Parts: sequence; C-alpha cells; structure tokens
Amino acid sequence: MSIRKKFDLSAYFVVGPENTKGRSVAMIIKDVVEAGFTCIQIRSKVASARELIQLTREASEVIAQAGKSDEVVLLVDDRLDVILAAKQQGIKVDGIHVGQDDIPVEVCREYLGEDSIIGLSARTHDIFEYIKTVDVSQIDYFGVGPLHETMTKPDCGVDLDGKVITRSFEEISKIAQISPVPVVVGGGVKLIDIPQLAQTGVDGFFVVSAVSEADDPKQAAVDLVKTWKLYATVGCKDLIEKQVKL
Ligand SMILES: Cc1ncc(COP(=O)(O)OP(=O)(O)O)c(N)n1
Ligand SMILES: Cc1ncsc1CCOP(=O)(O)O
Ligand SMILES: [Mg+2]
Repeated sequence: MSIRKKFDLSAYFVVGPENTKGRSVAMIIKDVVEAGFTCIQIRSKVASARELIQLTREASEVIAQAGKSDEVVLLVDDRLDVILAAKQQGIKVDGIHVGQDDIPVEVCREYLGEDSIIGLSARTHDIFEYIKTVDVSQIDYFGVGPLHETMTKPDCGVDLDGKVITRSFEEISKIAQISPVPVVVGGGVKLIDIPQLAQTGVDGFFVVSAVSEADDPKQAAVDLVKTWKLYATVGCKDLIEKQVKL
C-alpha cells in the first residue's frame, strides 16, 4: 500500500544544518526516528541543492537502517527540484511541504505523482474561512501555526498588517474540527505545550528547536513522543490518574 494512504503525522521533526548547533543532522534524525517520530522534513534556507540532496539521502538511509521506511515519512521543504533529483538517484523520499508563496501544489502533484505526500502551510489571514473553503484535492495535510512566536521562523504567522498572529488552543481545536484534511501544528512548540495540544484533536505537532537545540536530542524526542501518545489517546477523565505516571 502507498505510504500516502496510511502515514502518521503525530510526531513531526523539521530540520536543517542551521538548526543543530553544529551537530550532525543525520545523527539527530537517527535519534528522533528511534524515539518514535513519524515524519521527518529536511528544511534549509542555507544549504545548496546538492547539500539538500545529500541530507535527504542520509535521512532516507537512517530511516531504512531503523527498519522504518514503510512507516516514517521523509519530506523536503519547498524544493521540488531537490526531490526530483533525489528520486532520480534512487533515494526514497515521500513528498514535499510547501507554503503559500511556494511552488503550487498542482505542479507538485503533477511531478511527484499520486503516491507522494503533499503538505501545505495554511494561510494566516482569515484562517478559518480559508481552511473551510480552499481546494484540498491535491494536499494531504495542513501545517498550522505558530503556537508561539519562534526565532526559527520569525515570519511564521505574519498577517497582512505585518503582525504575527499566534494560535490559541481554542482556535486550534476549531481548526481541527473544520479542516477537511489532517492538521499538524508547529511554531514554538515545546514539551510543556504537548498535553493541551494533543487534546485539541489535531493530528500531530511539529518541532524544530525543541529537539534540534536540546542538550540531549534523543531524550527530548522521547519525551515529546511519550507525552503526545499519553494525552492524545486519553479522555479528560483519565488525565489526572495518568499524569501521576508521567
Ligand atoms: C509541517 C510544516 N508546516 C509548516 C511549514 C512552513 O512552511 P512554509 O510556509 O513553506 O515556510 P518555510 O518552512 O518554507 O519557511 C513547514 N515547513 N512544515
Ligand atoms: C518550519 C516552521 N514552519 C512554521 S514555524 C516553523 C519553525 C518552527 O520551529 P520551532 O519548533 O523551533 O519553533
Ligand atoms: Mg516554504
């Protein structure tokens, strides 16, 4: 079965060489894959096309070595050219994430085919109306955020007036209810946010710095996955009892 039909967005790690404090991107990806993250996105605004292809290759190998090529998806941010080159070189890459000003999703679908995953960042302005009405026929999920302002992407959530709009848990719950496709939330997400985020009904969280800048990325990733699983799968009544066991 195509991975597009059964992928899991719950724990999503976005990373590039500018995020790792000089440490190996591949080693941190190995940590998060072993910790149980389900999606990996290669994203760099500084790496060359060839560096991005190499990072994609290394990520794909790390996922394969963990025996998780059929369950952990590997996406690349923005760069359809990089994905096409990687695929031509035999690298298993599962799709692309694009934003509102990036290459259109219809073009991505045409070049990547029906088995690839395409994620789209939701528009900031009038987000509820946008999510309810935009054509989602070519996309597999929405990226929504930020939860908090973030130095990793200072322009995330900038509205028409230039101000950053962050999303409350109430707004995120509403987005989860109205969205016709799965929703993943990121931007400033830290471990402390996970219990409330998991209870909003969204399909997952995405992080960069909570893992990539941690002293111990593996432990940070384990804590995020464990906490998400705990809070996403229980009802409010069970929470007090379960919290004791955290
Ligand atoms: C999962 C996820 N959601 C949102 C984004 C942001 O993408 P975009 O709006 O294209 O901005 P850049 O990441 O390209 O700066 C993302 N990358 N991943
Ligand atoms: C890639 C991206 N897209 C929206 S916010 C963001 C960066 C989130 O980084 P962090 O988890 O460090 O706040
Ligand atoms: Mg983009």
